[in-house]
Amino acid sequence: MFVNNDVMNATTKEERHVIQLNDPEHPVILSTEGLHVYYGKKEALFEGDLQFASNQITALIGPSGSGKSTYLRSLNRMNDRIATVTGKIMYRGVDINQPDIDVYEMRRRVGMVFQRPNPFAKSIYDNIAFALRLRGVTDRHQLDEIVETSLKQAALWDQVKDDLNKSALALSGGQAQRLCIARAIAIKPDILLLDEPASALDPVSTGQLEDTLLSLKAHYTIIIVTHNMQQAARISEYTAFFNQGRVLEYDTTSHIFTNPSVQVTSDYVSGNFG
Ligand SMILES: Nc1ncnc2c1ncn2[C@@H]1O[C@H](COP(=O)(O)OP(=O)(O)OP(=O)(O)O)[C@@H](O)[C@H]1O
Repeated sequence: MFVNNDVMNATTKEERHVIQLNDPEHPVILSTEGLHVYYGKKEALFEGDLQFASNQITALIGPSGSGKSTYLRSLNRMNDRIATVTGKIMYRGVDINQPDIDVYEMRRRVGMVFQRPNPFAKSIYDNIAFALRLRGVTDRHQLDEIVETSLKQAALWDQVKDDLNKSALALSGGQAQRLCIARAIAIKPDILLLDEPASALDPVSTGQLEDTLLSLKAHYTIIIVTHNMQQAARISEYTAFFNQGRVLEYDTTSHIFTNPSVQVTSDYVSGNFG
């Protein structure tokens, strides 16, 4: 992993430590610059400059209310109606936080999977085909192919291939969450945002979901909010630690969990607060 330890906007190294990425194998695909998020007059996020490496997993960790979901939801403009988001969100060189951006098209490239699995009350097949049809894909063979590929990538195909016409509401929680991932990847995004996707799952389903994410990073850039420290350590290359509306530390996951530069990070990852 190639990183240089430049510190951006640091007051002292012990207070804030944010690396800049420089890995030619995994160039930066998304970054935020000067991002501020306000709910009414309340500023929920005020220091959130981060870069994300392509085809890598980045974990966002931090105590409850520190701004992780606020940050994640801003990345594909899910906060547009509830918050004011200022600053730049650069995706492949384009600021997608500009008013003239086609948000619908942008969300095709920057997809989101939510905390609770939320399959539609439709068949397993139609959960995936729905968004494709909306986007003009009507050829049955093409739909069949994309449904199969998406379910395979989400590691669900073997379990559901004979039940594609059954209701998605009959799936287990873990299966339903992987269906939601299949649904998100069917429209071929670049980036997958996941907000605590395993919080409603049992340990076995959580393990399966983590394996799925590890295999998906070959095709997608993954940014995941998690409260589970072990999960962040198991699956991510980079970790950002949020505290009180700021990113206090951003570094390789191994650095964050073995030798963090900021005392508050150290206290958090060792379970002293949060
Ligand atoms: N829709 C909203 N309206 C007003 N305030 C909000 C809203 N959503 C979040 N907040 C506030 O913004 C701050 C950051 O919340 P956020 O949900 O981003 O934190 P978080 O780190 O994701 O927390 P958690 O881990 O508990 O999900 C909190 O003070 C929260 O109360």
